[in-house]
Amino acid sequence: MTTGLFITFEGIDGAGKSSHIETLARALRAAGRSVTLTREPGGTPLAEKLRALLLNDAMDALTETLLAFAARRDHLCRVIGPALARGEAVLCDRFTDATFAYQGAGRGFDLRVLSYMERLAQTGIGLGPDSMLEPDLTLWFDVPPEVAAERLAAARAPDRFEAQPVEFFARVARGYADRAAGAPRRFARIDGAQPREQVAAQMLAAVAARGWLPGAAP
Ligand SMILES: Nc1ncnc2c1ncn2[C@@H]1O[C@H](COP(=O)(O)OP(=O)(O)O)[C@@H](O)[C@H]1O
Ligand SMILES: Cc1cn([C@H]2C[C@H](O)[C@@H](COP(=O)(O)OP(=O)(O)O)O2)c(=O)[nH]c1=O
Repeated sequence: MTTGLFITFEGIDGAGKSSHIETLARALRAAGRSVTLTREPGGTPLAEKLRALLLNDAMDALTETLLAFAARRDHLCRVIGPALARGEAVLCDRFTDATFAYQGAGRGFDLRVLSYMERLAQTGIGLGPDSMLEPDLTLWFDVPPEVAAERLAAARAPDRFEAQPVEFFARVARGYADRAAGAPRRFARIDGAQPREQVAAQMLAAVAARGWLPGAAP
């Protein structure tokens, strides 16, 4: 039985996820929680190797999907599941919603197959043989693709996904919106186009609203 808290950070590249994950980690630690900060693809030695392949090597959408789920399974078995069982808060920069958004909506991979693979990869991780582990909360940093592209152009050299045209990110953004509509209780939409301080405040308020942080409720 898991007793921890599993919070994922999602959004298109340049939405501001990585800029805010540390802020939430600090707030949760200040509230007395142990925190594991991690990311996908990655988070274990094996999954980090798969990440390097996924981000740099050309491949078809099925191969991308298989690598993403292989990395996820290792990460769940070795890091996320054990940390949740210890009662920690696990903050993960991207998770399965990214596979639905990038491989599904972005690259057109079959969403029903993704749902099957999601169940396969996330079952048997601390919750009993038939229960699928899902995030307790997904913080969705929603920004228009044009804003994200401008930020990235100013910030860093693009990887294979970040080099995609703005139309790709428009599809990915719609993919996130569809996932959010399908799981409205799990998702909290953060308006990532606001100035940083307001983005941080909205994020902390979403966590506080669930009773996991004191004093920051809206
Ligand atoms: N609210 C914001 N307003 C303006 N720029 C931002 C904001 N949040 C992040 N940035 C900048 O945008 C770029 C992408 O942010 P990052 O956190 O790396 O996004 P992600 O992890 O979602 O790809 C970085 O240069 C970061 O400093
Ligand atoms: C988790 C995941 C990420 N990705 C992509 C989205 C991102 O473009 C990339 C890596 O994500 P990210 O960690 O956000 O990159 P960065 O460190 O450059 O901010 O991998 C997928 O295509 N499928 C997935 O399942």
